[in-house]
Amino acid sequence: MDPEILRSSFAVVERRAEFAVKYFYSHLFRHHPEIRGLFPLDFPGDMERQRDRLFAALTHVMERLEDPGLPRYLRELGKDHRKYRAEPEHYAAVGASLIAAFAVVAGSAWNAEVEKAWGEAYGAITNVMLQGAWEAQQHGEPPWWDAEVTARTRHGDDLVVLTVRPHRRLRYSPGQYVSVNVPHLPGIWRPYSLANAPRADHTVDLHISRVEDGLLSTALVRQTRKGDVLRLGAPGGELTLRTPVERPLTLIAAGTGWAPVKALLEQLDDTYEARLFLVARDTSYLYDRGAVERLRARLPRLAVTFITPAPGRPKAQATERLLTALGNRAGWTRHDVYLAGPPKLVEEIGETLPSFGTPTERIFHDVLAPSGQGNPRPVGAAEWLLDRPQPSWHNPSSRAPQV
Ligand SMILES: NC(=O)C1=CN([C@@H]2O[C@H](COP(=O)(O)OP(=O)(O)OC[C@H]3O[C@@H](n4cnc5c(N)ncnc54)[C@H](O)[C@@H]3O)[C@@H](O)[C@H]2O)C=CC1
Repeated sequence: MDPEILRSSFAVVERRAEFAVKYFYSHLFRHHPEIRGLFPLDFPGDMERQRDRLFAALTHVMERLEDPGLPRYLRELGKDHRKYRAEPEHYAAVGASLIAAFAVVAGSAWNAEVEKAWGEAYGAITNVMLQGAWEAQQHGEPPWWDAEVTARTRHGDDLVVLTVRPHRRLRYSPGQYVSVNVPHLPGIWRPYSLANAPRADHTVDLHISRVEDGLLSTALVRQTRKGDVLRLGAPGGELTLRTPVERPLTLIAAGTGWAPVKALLEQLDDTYEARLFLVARDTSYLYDRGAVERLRARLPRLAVTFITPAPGRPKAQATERLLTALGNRAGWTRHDVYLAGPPKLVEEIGETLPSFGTPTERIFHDVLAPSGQGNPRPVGAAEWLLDRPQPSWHNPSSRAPQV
């Protein structure tokens, strides 16, 4: 694999990503109409996202070509793709259409050498993905787990906590996530963190915040009832506890980023020294105060700080307040830091922590499988300026628990 050739040709293709992706899908469905069933074609809005997801995944791989963690990411991706019923021949068809699309879009930047580099790279990537899928099969893992909803607590109009019982035991480490689907929305999967350490009855909790116009989150929050059966993909992610008991840790959770942080805290024993910053857009969104109090009672060395914007101020002010609070704390060179929440917040805090003294290798957050969620990708810098994407805030009302 020649990273330089791959990156420079990908940079050319990326400038016309929108066209490349359209060409790719047209080529794929024309030559392999049988593959259509694997994509959410019944939901045009989601197909748009699917298009962007493909490019997000490719960009993710391009940025990590030399990263020793890449094979692990690809194995998990392959394992997770079993839920789409992706078979080796589908991978081959996708590869042929991808290269056909890149060749058209790259124009004069495409030649035999570039084509060879892409052919080899795609082969290597899919081999690792297929290996991940094969290993999961060897371990007897199903392509997905059916999971019955056993409890449901609604918090206001736009947030729900679902307890589900998978039909077979789900093996996961606290802090990991699964992708979730409801059977009446075929092909629509979204990642949600598991909000508890493993329990004896095998149930897991999911914290779901409704995204404005979000197909799956709206179905989960508004329609899902006790007794319904959801599908869960294979657990993944690396936001797992890696701090030895003698080292202190800081956990920062915003919004439903509380879910994986709660799972991590449930794992700690009472000798751990930990500080938790819980950020919400307003006090009514601090939806799990009882659980925080129980953890506080069990962990005598846990310090909790709740952060919300000042009354009447926009929700992003909570992030400013968080930064101030973090700046006022000491000991950053000793702490491991775990972050979960809206990607922009995770990015911003992750970039600021080193200036307080936290070494970057001690900052942990998940690289969630790129979802391509949110705004459509701008075609280029000029289009971005002319058609600036709207921030994707949710728009919920009150959060009083209602069962
Ligand atoms: N493992 C992880 O990292 C997990 C991440 N999440 C993500 O967390 C988010 C939760 O959404 P909600 O509960 O509705 O939270 P939210 O939208 O109410 O945000 C809570 C707080 O995060 C900050 N924030 C939100 N968006 C921001 C932005 N663009 N820039 C800077 N700060 C921002 C603000 O301080 C806000 O008060 C989702 O995006 C979800 O995908 C959820 C679960 C696990």
